[in-house]
Amino acid sequence: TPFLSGSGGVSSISPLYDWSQINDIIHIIPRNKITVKRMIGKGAFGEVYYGLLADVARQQTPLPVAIKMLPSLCSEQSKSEFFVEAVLLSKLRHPNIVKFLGISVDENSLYLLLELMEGGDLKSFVRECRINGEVPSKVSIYDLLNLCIDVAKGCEYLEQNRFIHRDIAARNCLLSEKGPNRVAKIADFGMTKNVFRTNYYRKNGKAMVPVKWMPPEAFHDGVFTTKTDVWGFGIVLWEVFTLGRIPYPGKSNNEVMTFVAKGGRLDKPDQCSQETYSLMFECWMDKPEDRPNFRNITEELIQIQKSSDLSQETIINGKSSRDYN
Ligand SMILES: CN1CCN(c2ccc(C(=O)Nc3n[nH]c4c3C=[N+](C(=O)[C@H](O)c3ccccc3)C4)cc2)CC1
Repeated sequence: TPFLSGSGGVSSISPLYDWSQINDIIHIIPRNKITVKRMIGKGAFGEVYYGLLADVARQQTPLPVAIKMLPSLCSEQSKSEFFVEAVLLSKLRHPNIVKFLGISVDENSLYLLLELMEGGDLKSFVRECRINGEVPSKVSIYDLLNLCIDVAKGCEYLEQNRFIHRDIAARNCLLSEKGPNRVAKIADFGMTKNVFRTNYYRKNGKAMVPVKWMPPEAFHDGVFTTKTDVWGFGIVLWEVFTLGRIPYPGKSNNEVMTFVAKGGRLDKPDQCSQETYSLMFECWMDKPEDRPNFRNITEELIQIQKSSDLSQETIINGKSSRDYN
């Protein structure tokens, strides 16, 4: 396949597999089965299109899919990174992980086919939930907890499979829909981590890192374990309960590294309960071994959700209705 014939880069992988073998690992989809319809998302991660995939499991109706286009002029390095990630991703199967369907390659473009998530990313969704004055927002505390439980379950699966995401953040989670049956899923496994993305920071000339989502041992010593993702998940809890605020408001990445290394932490979001706050606080324990694992986190969130009947409560102006009467 000419696209991969570039010097170095991916061709350094292909001698390991003759392409028939890699087809067993990653589903290589013929380009003529794909119809690209329209762009649905655009960010530094590249462009994502809505498209249709024909002949899936001998179905008559084509399957709606998300198509992520890797620019053909991307570096050889990112091409080979992409393939390594694709091989890993194609092994992950979980209701809270965005399904990786396969790739499509031709002489000048590389398509990533992924499960279509029509609700957009989690951060944008919770920001849209802030009310603009008149009507109470459309989500309750119960709904917010549901979103966090979905993400925690996805992280628990990654933990069980010894997969470290390294970039757990609300911006990297997607929603199946915006409506009441929404399901949150983890996406964007670093395949297209792009240096131009705003939340990343070049630390003394090294790779770009999302400092505000990272524990001290990661941004100081470059140590990444599943407990790195636990810290990031604590930040996701804070992002969800502040309805999409940027962590450490007003602080630069450098200031955050100093602040956190000295024990500084994010404050409790207004309409977040004390027990939810102590859970996110535990995710930010200095020593990784003192942080909970994702099994504990999921169980704890489910308990919190059960402990008080929150379904009646709506969030008004970023506060729970309890704060109003
Ligand atoms: C009024 N609203 C405006 C926003 N709108 C959207 C905005 C964006 C999307 C979207 O990108 N959906 C995706 N489905 N599957 C994948 C997607 C992205 N993927 C990726 O892999 C992307 O890299 C990615 C990953 C995580 C987060 C964002 C982007 C895989 C859908 C609806 C709904 C209606």
